[in-house]
This record gives sequence, C-alpha cells and structure tokens, in this order.
Amino acid sequence: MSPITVAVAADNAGVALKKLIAEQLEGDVRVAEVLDYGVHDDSDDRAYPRLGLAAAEAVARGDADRAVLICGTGIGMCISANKVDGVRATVAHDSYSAERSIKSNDCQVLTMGSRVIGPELAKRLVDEWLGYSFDPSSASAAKVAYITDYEHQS
Ligand SMILES: O=C[C@H](O)[C@H](O)COP(=O)(O)O
Repeated sequence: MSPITVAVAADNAGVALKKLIAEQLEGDVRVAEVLDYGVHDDSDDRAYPRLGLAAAEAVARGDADRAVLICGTGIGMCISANKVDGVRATVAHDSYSAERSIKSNDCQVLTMGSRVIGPELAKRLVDEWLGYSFDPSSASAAKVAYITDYEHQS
C-alpha cells in the first residue's frame, strides 16, 4: 500500500490524545500526510460534531484516506462521522475490533474515547490499524456494498 493521508480531529476532551496520535502518525512511513482538523488546545470548546464532521467530510471528498477522531468516549465522533455520505466509522478500543473494522467493514474512520482508553493502547491500536487493508474481492465486500446501496437510495 502506498503512503496514505490521515485526518485527525478531537474535541477538547480528546485533544491531548489526538496530539500523541498525530505525532505517531507523522513519524510513520505508511503515512504521507496528517491533516489536523483541530481542536488544537483544550481552551477551544467547539462541540465534537463540528470537528468530526469536518474530518469525515475530508475523507468523503478524498482529501484524506482515513481518519482518527477522538472525543471523551469516541461515541459522539462515531455518530457524527457516520452521518457523512460514504463514510463508515467505528469506535474501537480493542485490537480485534480495530482489525475487523477494516477487514470486514472497510471503515475509513476509527474513533476512540480519551476517557476510555489509555494512550499507549490507543497508539498501539492505531499502529495495527494502519497495517490492515480491505480486500474488495472478499466475501465481506458485498455486505459493505449493501450499506452503500442503501445510502444511494435515500
Ligand atoms: O461523545 C461525546 C464525547 O464523549 C464528548 O467528548 C463529551 O460530550 P459531553 O460533554 O456531551 O458528555
């Protein structure tokens, strides 16, 4: 896989973890570019959908290949990102879910909760997650296509 562009975003609950994840991504040879949609410090109290939607829209436009979004639980970021057409987002705080989010579901967006997961595990999951790719010839592809078809109907 050639190096990819990864968007990151967080609300003020997740900004410290986002900074660690962004630094790790910037040092990863599998990542060509990190696009940071904010917030940049915890004095910025913009609500999570504003940040998460901006990053997810970047994925939908093709400006980013994937995104990592952080809030307190990961839940609000996940709900927000999934509202953007063509975007599949999941909360994952364990290795197996992070893996299957790519291999089964072709999720472009991983969300995590800074109040749920510790920084070292979060960094490890992102490292693993970068190593997975979706196989469009797999049996999972038709299942994901069902979701895309549904989106296109509405
Ligand atoms: O899902 C939402 C996030 O956890 C957010 O960081 C905190 O939201 P709240 O302030 O509404 O609890």
